[in-house]
Amino acid sequence: MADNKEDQKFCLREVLDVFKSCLTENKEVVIDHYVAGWRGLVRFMNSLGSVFSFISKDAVTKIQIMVNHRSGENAKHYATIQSMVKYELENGLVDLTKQGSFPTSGCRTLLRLHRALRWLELFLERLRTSTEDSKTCVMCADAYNESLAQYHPWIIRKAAGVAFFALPGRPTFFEVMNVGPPEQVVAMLGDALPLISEVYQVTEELYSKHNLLDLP
Ligand SMILES: CCCCCCCCCCCCC/C=C/[C@@H](O)[C@H](COP(=O)(O)O)NC(=O)CCCCCCCCCCCCCCC
Repeated sequence: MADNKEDQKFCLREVLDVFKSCLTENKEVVIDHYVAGWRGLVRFMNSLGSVFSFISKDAVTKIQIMVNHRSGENAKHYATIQSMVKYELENGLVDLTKQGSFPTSGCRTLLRLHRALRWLELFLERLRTSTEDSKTCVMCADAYNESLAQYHPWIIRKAAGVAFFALPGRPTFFEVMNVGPPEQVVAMLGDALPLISEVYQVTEELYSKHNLLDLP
């Protein structure tokens, strides 16, 4: 039986707000909040239909890997992305050039979510500036092609392209977001985007500084 929480109508504003709480005063990214943000996004995606389940399955697997790090004996090192990078690099816990002993390293796993966050940023920006007759599937595909697609093999790109066609049109999509009338959706996106962007930028700079942007 589906648990009640899953049935509750939820508001995308609450999900995106979680990303607000990701950054500490010294601009460290709190992994618990980052993961909570993704969990909410996956719930939203699941509510759009089962055609997205191959995407949410992969996202859930990656979320679970991060949750496991956060509940394991080294949990404290996984408090922020910064502390995780330091800990895993200092202890040789990351496969840097080819896949090997650490397929579930935090650095590698988080990099996949980080790349997906760029897709989210681009997609939300397109939604924010869209007009009534804009097509969600085109906005989603454009955002994907500009970001995640370059990391995915042909077969995944193909499957993603098929899934995008199943996206509801803009009016229904906005309704499912449950934020209010379109003007409110646009305003909410305008508030949320700079924060999501900042989380992305901080992570990008950290990964770049440590040469981690191409982890296998
Ligand atoms: C609502 C529309 C949903 C469109 C989602 C667009 C993203 C498409 C991603 C397609 C990923 C397909 C699944 C497989 C991925 C993996 O191969 C690949 C590589 O992993 P590996 O290195 O371990 O092998 N994984 C990834 O790149 C991570 C993908 C994580 C995707 C998370 C997507 C969550 C989407 C949340 C949607 C929320 C929309 C809110 C908008 C208002």
